[in-house]
Amino acid sequence: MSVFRPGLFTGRVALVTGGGSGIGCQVSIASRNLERLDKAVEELRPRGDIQAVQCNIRNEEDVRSYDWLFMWTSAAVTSTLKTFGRLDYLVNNGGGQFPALSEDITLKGWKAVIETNLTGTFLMTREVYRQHFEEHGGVVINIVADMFRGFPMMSHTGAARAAVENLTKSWATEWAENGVRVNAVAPGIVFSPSARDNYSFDVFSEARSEIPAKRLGTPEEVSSAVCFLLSPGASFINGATLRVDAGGSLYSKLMKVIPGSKPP
Ligand SMILES: CCCCCCCCCCC/C=C/C(=O)SCCNC(=O)CCNC(=O)[C@H](O)C(C)(C)COP(=O)(O)OP(=O)(O)OC[C@H]1O[C@@H](n2cnc3c(N)ncnc32)[C@H](O)[C@@H]1OP(=O)(O)O
Ligand SMILES: NC(=O)C1=CN([C@@H]2O[C@H](COP(=O)(O)OP(=O)(O)OC[C@H]3O[C@@H](n4cnc5c(N)ncnc54)[C@H](OP(=O)(O)O)[C@@H]3O)[C@@H](O)[C@H]2O)C=CC1
Repeated sequence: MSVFRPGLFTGRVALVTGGGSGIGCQVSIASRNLERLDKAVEELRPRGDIQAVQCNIRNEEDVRSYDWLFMWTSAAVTSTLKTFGRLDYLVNNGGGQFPALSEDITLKGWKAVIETNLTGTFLMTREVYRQHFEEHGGVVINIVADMFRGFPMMSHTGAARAAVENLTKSWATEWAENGVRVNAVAPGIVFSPSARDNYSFDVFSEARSEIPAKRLGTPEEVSSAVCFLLSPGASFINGATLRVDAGGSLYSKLMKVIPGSKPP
C-alpha cells in the first residue's frame, strides 16, 4: 500500500504487517525479510516517519518476545510504542498462498497458508489489543480476499480469509466498548510483483477479462479503502467487509460475456 493523505493521519501511529505504507502518519512495517523491509523504508521515508520491524507473524515467539521494560509484549508492538509513543492503527496486510488443487495440498502447505493468513492475523491482533488497544482504543483492518464464492484452486487461503472475516465480526463486537473498530478489506485482483511471480502462467492477463471493469486494481485503490476505514469518517463502521474489486466478486462466467476491453 502506498497512499499519502497529508493531514488526515498527522500525529497518529500505525503498525502494518506485510510491507509498505505511506499513509501520512508514523508507521512501523513488519515482515520477515529485513532486506526488503529496509528497501521499503528507504522508498517510503519521504512520505512519513517509517521504521522496519522484522517479525514472522506465524511465530508466537516472534510476536510475543520478552522485554524487561514492557514485560511480555510483542516485539513489533513494543518497538512501535518505544519509537513513536503511541499506537492507533493495526493493518493486517501480511499474507499469501500458492495455487493448488485441494487434493494436491500437503499438510505442510496447508499449515503454512493457514498459519500465515489466519493464525498470524490472530496473534498480531490479540497482542496489539492486550498491549495497547484494550486501554486506548484503536482501529484494526484485516486484508482478506475475494473468497465469497469459495476459492477454487486456492481453497486453503479461501478458508483462512473467510475465518478472518468472521474474526473481524467477533472482534468488532467484543471490543467495541473499548473504543476499538475492526473492519476488513477484500481486494479483487490487484497487480503485485509477488503475485505475478507466484503463478506458472500470466494470472493477471487471464484475470483481466473476468473483471467487469476490464482492468486490474491498483495498490493505491486498496489503500484508499484502508485509509477511509482507518479515518474518523468511518467512525460508525464496525465489523464490515469492504470489497475493493470493481464488482469482480459479483460476476460469474455464467452471466452474459462482458463486452469490450479497456487498457490495464
Ligand atoms: C491456477 C490458479 C488459479 C487461481 C486463480 C485465481 C486468481 C488469482 C488471484 C490472485 C489473488 C492474489 C492474491 C495474493 O495474495 S497475491 C500476493 C501474495 N503473495 C504470495 O502469495 C507470496 C507467495 N507465497 C508464499 O509465500 C507461500 O505460498 C506461503 C504463504 C505458503 C509461505 O510459506 P513459507 O514461507 O513457509 O513457504 P515454504 O516455501 O516454506 O512452503 C511451505 C510449504 O508450502 C507448500 N508450498 C509452498 N509453495 C508452494 C507451491 N508454489 N506449490 C505447491 N506447494 C507449495 C509446500 O508444501 C511447502 O513445503 P515444502 O517446501 O517442504 O514442499
Ligand atoms: N495482489 C492481489 O491481487 C491480492 C492480494 N491480497 C492480499 O493482500 C496482501 C498484500 O498482497 P500483495 O502486496 O499483493 O503481496 P505481497 O506478497 O507483496 O505482500 C505480502 C507480504 O506479506 C509478508 N508476509 C508473508 N508471510 C509473512 C509472515 N509469516 N510474517 C510476516 N509477514 C509476512 C511478505 O513479506 P515477507 O515475505 O518479507 O515476510 C510480504 O511483504 C496479502 O495478504 C495478499 O494475500 C488479497 C487479494 C488479492
